[in-house]
Amino acid sequence: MTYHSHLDPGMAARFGDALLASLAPDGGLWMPDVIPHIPASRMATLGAMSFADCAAELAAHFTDSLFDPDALRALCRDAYSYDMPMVTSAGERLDPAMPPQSDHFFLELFHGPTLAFKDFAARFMGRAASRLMQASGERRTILVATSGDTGGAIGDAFLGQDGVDVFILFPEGGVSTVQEQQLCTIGGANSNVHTLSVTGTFDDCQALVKGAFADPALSARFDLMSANSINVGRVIPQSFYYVWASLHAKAAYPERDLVISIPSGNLGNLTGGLIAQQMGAPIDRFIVAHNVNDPFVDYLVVGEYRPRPSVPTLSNAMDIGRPNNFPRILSLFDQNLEVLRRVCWGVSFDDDTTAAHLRRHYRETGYLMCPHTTVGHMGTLAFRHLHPDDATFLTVATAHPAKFADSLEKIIDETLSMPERLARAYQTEKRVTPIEPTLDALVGHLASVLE
Ligand SMILES: N[C@@H](CCOP(=O)(O)O)C(=O)O
Repeated sequence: MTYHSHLDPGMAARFGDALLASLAPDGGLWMPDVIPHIPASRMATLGAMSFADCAAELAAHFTDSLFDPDALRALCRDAYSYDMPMVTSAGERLDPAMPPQSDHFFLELFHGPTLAFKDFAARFMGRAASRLMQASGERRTILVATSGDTGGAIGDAFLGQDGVDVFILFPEGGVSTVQEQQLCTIGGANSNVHTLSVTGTFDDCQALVKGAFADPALSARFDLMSANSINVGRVIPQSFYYVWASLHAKAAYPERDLVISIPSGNLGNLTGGLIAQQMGAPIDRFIVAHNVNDPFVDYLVVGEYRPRPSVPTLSNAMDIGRPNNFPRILSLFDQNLEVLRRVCWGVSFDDDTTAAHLRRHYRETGYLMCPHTTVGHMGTLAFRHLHPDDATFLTVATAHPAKFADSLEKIIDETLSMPERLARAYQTEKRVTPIEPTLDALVGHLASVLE
């Protein structure tokens, strides 16, 4: 398996180089040359494995012979030591042997250490990058722009790792209070994780990171690596849970189509789902559910892509006006909008609708969703209304609701209890450096910490 730049198919790299370099030398996004197709018979055996072992088998297709099978299995078992349930609003768990009578499940991806789906990719990436760096003796400065969840997951995954410093850039006032507390308390005073609050939006943070990578001298000076989903090493592991979850859902309801609703922002999670589908995972359609920051929905509906400045919403992790993975999605579909439309259905919702649905669903069922999951769930309902055929729906539940306690408590008029992992963040003093959204400010800060 080799990778090429989405801007130049002739520019090639192996997985290890693509992961550690993050972007191609021409600034393009690394893409796998082919998406490996896994025959249905092999898929069936993957579905019978634990998620960790299934992930290791899938990872082998993308990582060439960099890791031997035992090493990959050990890596994935270590990374994925937590649960990934599919549950109904009543809390019944999908078990292919005894499926509950339901057509809708939440695919809860938030049971990892930082309580968001980003842990899945961050933990694979962290372990894979660490082995590669140990082998080559290289070091890296990781830059990660976050609108709430990625930064915490990456900080946690690389915490204490030799030869690595992580710089998390978040938009000041653009993440929830709990997320901010989490982002600013990773590790103790001498930790290798450094947090910067940027006076700007997430798009400004993302532009800063990309600006740093666009300067080869800067990249070389600090050995920069990106841990955002511009890095193919972040996107590939985001396909693993779609393969495993779809095999389980299909085993429970073999006669029904499978439709997955993904709350979306930077489109990395959708890209992971599309890769899974192209590998042969039994997924019929994706609902791509956005808040009002929805240039991808415009593209699906009108055929024109117009990135624009993001606006703040309740579902802050999706406040992205220029999604990073848009070119990857076009590339996966050979720029063919009609084919893309057959697979992806886009829809967006404003905050009032989101808050009202979150409250109503909680009162009626007792199941509390985070605002992002709520957007995904409304997407499921809207799609099902238009396509009342027999299907199983999975709504991706991206983050634990307690990460958004500040807004949720107002919406449901109740106090939420904090899971232990979040409560711990409140026992640690915040460490954060404010910076202006300029490359000079970022470079100045990197130099003051690293040189
Ligand atoms: N929604 C993300 C933004 C970063 O996007 P990614 O696709 O690079 O992970 C977040 O929560 O930080």
